[in-house]
Amino acid sequence: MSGAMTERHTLGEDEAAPLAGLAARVRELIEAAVLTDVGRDEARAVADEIAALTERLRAVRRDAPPFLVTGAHRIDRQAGNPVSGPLNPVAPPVDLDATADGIVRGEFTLNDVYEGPPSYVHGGVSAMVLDQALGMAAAQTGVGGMTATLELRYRRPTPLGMPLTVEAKASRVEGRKIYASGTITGPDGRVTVEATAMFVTPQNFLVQER
Ligand SMILES: CCCCC/C=C\C/C=C\C/C=C\C/C=C\CCCC(=O)SCCNC(=O)CCNC(=O)[C@H](O)C(C)(C)COP(=O)(O)OP(=O)(O)OC[C@H]1O[C@@H](n2cnc3c(N)ncnc32)[C@H](O)[C@@H]1OP(=O)(O)O
Repeated sequence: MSGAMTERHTLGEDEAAPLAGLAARVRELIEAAVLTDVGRDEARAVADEIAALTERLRAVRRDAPPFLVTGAHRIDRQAGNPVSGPLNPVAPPVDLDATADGIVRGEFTLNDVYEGPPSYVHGGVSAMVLDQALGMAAAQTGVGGMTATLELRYRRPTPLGMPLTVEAKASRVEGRKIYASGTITGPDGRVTVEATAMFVTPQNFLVQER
């Protein structure tokens, strides 16, 4: 179980770079594991080597994923975020940036690790990317919040292995509720997924921040 956000270690850039390099190698390993056609003996031998490497990393272990120095908000500084976290091999990662007018945007490509229907992106993966982008857009209005609702419209299949764009923007704020919408666009410029969401700033979070 991860500790509270306030207890997180913040990584300096010098500390983060080699760990991001490690995650990039593990990302390659995950794809290799999904696509490999080695024989049974080789699969077992590689599994044993990986187990030994895992033990080396576990030798010195944090209680919870660390934060990055960069990023204006606490959640978008999460180094282990499963969408944008450079230290998380499960994250593509999607590098999300916000413009001065509050638009959150990122370009990314998803490989076979994220396959849902054959040759297309898994719908849950698209939802995860949009949840993150819309959540960051909501945070651009001030505090941000937890996803209370997320509605997706899958307009056409999202291709694997091709450059995709995610874009999101908050539309309005009503008390602790923040509404946002966004899209994933394919390489041909056509929208593949549309999303709308409502984020709610938890009451106790506002109390903590005072
Ligand atoms: C750990 C704290 C984090 C806080 C976040 C703060 C800042 C964020 C900063 C930066 C963010 C940067 C990037 C964001 C990145 C990623 C986004 C991904 C986020 C997630 O991946 S997040 C995981 C999935 N998410 C959950 O796990 C939520 C579980 N849930 C709850 O934690 C509570 O349920 C909560 C907090 C939602 C509300 O709880 P609460 O007690 O604060 O609010 P309360 O019940 O008083 O409702 C107040 C008004 O919202 C209406 N309302 C509430 N919930 C509704 C719903 N679901 N549908 C329709 N309306 C709803 C009520 O009807 C009332 O409306 P009205 O005032 O009009 O009556």
